[in-house]
Amino acid sequence: MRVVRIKYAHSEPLFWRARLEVVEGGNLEAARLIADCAADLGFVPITLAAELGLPIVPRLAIYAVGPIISARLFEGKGEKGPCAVSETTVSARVVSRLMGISFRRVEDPWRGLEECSQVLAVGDDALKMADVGVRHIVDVGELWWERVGTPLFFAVLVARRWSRDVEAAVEEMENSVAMFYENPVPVVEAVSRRLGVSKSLVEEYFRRSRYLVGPDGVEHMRREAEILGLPPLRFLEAHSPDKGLL
Ligand SMILES: C=C(O[C@@H]1C=C(C(=O)O)C=C[C@H]1O)C(=O)O
Repeated sequence: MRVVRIKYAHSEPLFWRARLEVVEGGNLEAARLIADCAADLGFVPITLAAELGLPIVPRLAIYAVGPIISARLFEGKGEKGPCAVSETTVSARVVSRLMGISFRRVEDPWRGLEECSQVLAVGDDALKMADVGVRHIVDVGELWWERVGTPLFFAVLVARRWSRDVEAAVEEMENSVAMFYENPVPVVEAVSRRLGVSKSLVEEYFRRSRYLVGPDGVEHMRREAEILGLPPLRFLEAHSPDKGLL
């Protein structure tokens, strides 16, 4: 059982205490690892889960209820017009749909700040930009919350098929999140040190990140896919921990 972890700070609470065989990748790579059968379970952007028809396990996800910090449209100093990092599909679609902005792609968001009028950055780079005080035009989680009024799912958990091993892996991650909530300090300190970002920003970031999917999660994900113009989402049936095993 190999589990895909998106390589940004947001995944830390899900994995820091999980005893799992992990393969790491960026947003786009994560979906490829599942689609190519290099992993059985893992987190992928909701856009790619929809487009590739990957079955969603609605127990865990990476989502925001309001501002998220790690997905922002920053102010640039350049003349090239709006740019987005190549790693974003979810935030780019949200900003395109809700604000009517279309983006050219940039590999390096920091260079983008020099060359483009606006830069859409996600993940650790966005956290670093926020920490050094780069001004932003919108926070993608906040934009969604204000306009749509439901949580914004960035990454969803997908599995090729259900099995006891999948169940056990999901439980490992749920336990890891529970241990994080019991005492977030070690994760906050490690992430702050690794990224060179202030502890207070990391603390705030993790207060805003959500992982456990509630009873309305499926409906909110479906609504998001509809608004973003994605193909209908597929869900794995046996995702409840107590489902008739006695
Ligand atoms: C909010 C984040 O979301 C990331 C941004 C995504 C996107 O814009 O396509 C997709 C998944 C997440 O890895 C983050 O990296 O912290």
